[in-house]
Amino acid sequence: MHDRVIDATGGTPDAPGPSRPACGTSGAPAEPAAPLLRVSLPSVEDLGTVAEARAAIDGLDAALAVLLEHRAAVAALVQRLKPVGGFAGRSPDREREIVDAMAEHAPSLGRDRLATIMNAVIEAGLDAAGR
Ligand SMILES: O=C(O)C(=O)C[C@]1(C(=O)O)C=C[C@@H](O)C=C1
Repeated sequence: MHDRVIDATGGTPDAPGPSRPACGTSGAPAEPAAPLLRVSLPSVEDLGTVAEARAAIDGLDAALAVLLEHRAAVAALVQRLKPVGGFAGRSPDREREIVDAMAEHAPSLGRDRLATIMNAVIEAGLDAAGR
């Protein structure tokens, strides 16, 4: 279970990844270019009761909801920018790349379960973008 600072873009807090460019003046703490989502990742070993575990799930789900909402907005933008957007412009190759990259962060879920989850996420985003 994760219990440290993780930069899922591939960088570290000291060496930001490509989608989190450093900014600010040298010597001062770097200001992020965009808002950051902070989420507590409690260790499973530290959760002893159903109430504690459910509180942890509630925190994780709140973060997931924020991420899903933001992802849907960015995916909607892609639909407007692509020559053919929406369900008609679906790209199985791109979707495979997404799942492959995510599978590295979720070894216990595994690629097939992630593919099912991401298919639902992508379809929900396309559906919302079409309204
Ligand atoms: O990357 C794209 O081309 C998109 O349209 C975005 C997106 C996604 O939600 O990630 C949606 C549909 C495509 O099948 C692939 C990916």
